[in-house]
Amino acid sequence: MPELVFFRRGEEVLRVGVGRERMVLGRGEKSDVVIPDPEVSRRQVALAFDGERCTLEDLSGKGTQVAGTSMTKGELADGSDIALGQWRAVFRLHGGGESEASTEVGNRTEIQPRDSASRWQPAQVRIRQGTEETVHKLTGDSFTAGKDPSCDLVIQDSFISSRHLKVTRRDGHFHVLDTNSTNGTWMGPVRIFEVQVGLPTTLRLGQTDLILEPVTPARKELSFHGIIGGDPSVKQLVDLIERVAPSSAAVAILGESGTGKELVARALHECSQRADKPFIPVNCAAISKELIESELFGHEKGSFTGAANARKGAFEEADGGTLFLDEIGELPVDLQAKLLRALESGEIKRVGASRPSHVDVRVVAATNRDLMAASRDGRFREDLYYRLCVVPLHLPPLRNRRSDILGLAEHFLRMYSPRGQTVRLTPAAMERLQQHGWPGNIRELRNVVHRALLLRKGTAIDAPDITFDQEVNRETGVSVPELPPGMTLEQMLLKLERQIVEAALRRCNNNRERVARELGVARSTLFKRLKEWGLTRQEEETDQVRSGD
Ligand SMILES: Nc1ncnc2c1ncn2[C@@H]1O[C@H](COP(=O)(O)OP(=O)(O)OP(=O)(O)O)[C@@H](O)[C@H]1O
Repeated sequence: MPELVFFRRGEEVLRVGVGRERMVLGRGEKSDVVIPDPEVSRRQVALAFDGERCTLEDLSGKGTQVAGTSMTKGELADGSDIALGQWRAVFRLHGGGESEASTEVGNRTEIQPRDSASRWQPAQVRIRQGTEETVHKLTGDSFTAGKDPSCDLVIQDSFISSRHLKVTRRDGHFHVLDTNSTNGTWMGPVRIFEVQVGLPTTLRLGQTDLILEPVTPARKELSFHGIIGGDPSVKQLVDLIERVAPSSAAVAILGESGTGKELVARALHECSQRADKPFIPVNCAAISKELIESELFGHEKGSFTGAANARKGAFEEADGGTLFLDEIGELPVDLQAKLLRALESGEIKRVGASRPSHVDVRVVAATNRDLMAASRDGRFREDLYYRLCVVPLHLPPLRNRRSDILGLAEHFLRMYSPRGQTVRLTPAAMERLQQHGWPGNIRELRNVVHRALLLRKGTAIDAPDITFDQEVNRETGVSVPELPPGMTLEQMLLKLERQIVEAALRRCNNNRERVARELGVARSTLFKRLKEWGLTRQEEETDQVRSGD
C-alpha cells in the first residue's frame, strides 16, 4: 500500500497509508491528516488511490507544490515531494505493505512502530505534567485514561475529557483510540484519532504528556570515582589508576584541557592509602610568579612585604595526603629546581625560614603541554620531567571516545536538571552532540548540557537548544564560530567578511583609506564590497565613477 511520509524540518514525524478512500490533508481539524501550519490551507489537498495510481487534487485554489512545481490535479509519481508549509510529505507508491500497515483513512492513521523489538518488551506509561512525573507499569492488555475516577489512569487536568482515550496492546503494538475527547489527543503537532504506535511514543492530552515506553533498566552509569565512560581507553585508564594508586610512584596526568585531569588525580588519591588525608590542588598557571613559592612552600612572618603572619604552604597542607600540581608546565624555571629538591629530599623550606621541615606528600602533576618538547627547549627541567613522569597517564580527548558522549551528556543532565524532573535529549539533539568536534572536551560538554537545560523551551532538549562554546584557534587566538544549521560555508564566510569590515569601519571612524590599509585590501575591493552591501555614501559613488577606480 502507498504511503505518505511526513517530515518537519527534515525529521520524519509521521507515516500515513494512502487507501482507496479520499484522504484530505490540511490545517482544518476535520482533515484526515491535520497539519498545524499557518501556510497550509484548511483543506489543502486530497489524495486518492485507485489500486494502481494515486491522484492528487489541490483544494486550496492556489495550487500545491509537488516536486517543486505547482499542481492542481494529477498523478503522483513514486518519490514525489509535496510541500506543505514547514512540512513536506513524500509519496511512496510501495509503502509499508499490507501486512505491516493496513491503513484506513477517515480520521484514522497508521504509524509504523519505530522498533519491531518493542513487540515483546514490557511497557510502562509515564505521565508528565510540568515538572511532575509518575510511572505506571502496564499489566493488562489495555487501559483507559481520563478525568473520570472509573478510568484506569485518572489524570487531573482540566483540559482533558472524562474518558479521553483507550490504549490496547495488540500483537506487541499499541492501538490508541481517542474516545471522542473535546480537546483531542496529539502526537507532536498532529491530532490523532486512532493510531497504532510502537515504543516509545509521546501522546499529549491537554497539558499532560503520556509517554508509552519500554521498561528498560536505567542505563547503567559506568563510573569510577566520578569518572564516567565505557570506552576502552577509559577502561584502560581506570585499570592503570587502580594499579598505581596504592604505590607512591609519581604520576603525571597528560591530556588536553577539560579531559578530566583533576578528576583522575582525585581518583588516584581516593584509591590510595592516603584517602583519609587531604587532597590539595594547586593550579600553577593561576598564581603569579611572585606568590607561587609561598603558595607551595609557605612563608614565615615578615619574610616579604604583606607576609604579616606565618603561613603553611600547599606541601604542608597536603602532609600525609596528595598534592595535585595542575598545569605544571607553567611553573617558573627557578621554582622547578626547588620543587625537584623537595621531591628528592622530602623536605621543604618556607620562604624566609632558616631550616627545612619534613613532609610526606605524594605529588601528582598534570599538564596539557608537551613537557618533553618544553624540556628540549629549556623551558622545563629534564630531571624534573623524569622525576614527575614515572607513570604517565594519558587522557584521551572526547573526540576520540565518541561512544561516551551520550553517557556523559546524560550524566550532566541528571546533575543539572531541576529536582524531580527528568529531562531527555531528543534524537536530533543526540545527533548534534555526536557530530560536534568537542575542542573543549568534557568541560565543554558539561557547559553545553547545562546551557541547553536553561535555554530549552519544552520538556526535552532538542537540537536547536544546543549551542556550542566558540572554538578559539590556538595559533591565531581567534574565535571560530560554528556554522549555523542551514547555512553554507560560503554564506558564512560572506557574513564574517561583512562583520570584520563593519567592525573595522567603526574602529577607524568610517575612514575608508585606513580600513583598506588595516585589512590589507585595495580601496577598490573595499568599495566594491561596501557597494554590494549597500554601505556606500553618495559622494563615494560619484568619486568612484570619476576616478574610474
Ligand atoms: N570522565 C568524566 N566523567 C565525568 N565528568 C568528567 C569526566 N571528565 C571530566 N569531567 C568533568 O569535566 C569538567 C572538567 O574536568 P577537569 O577539571 O578534571 O579537567 P582538566 O583536564 O583538569 O582541565 P584543565 O586542564 O583545564 O584544568 C569537570 O566538571 C569534571 O568533573
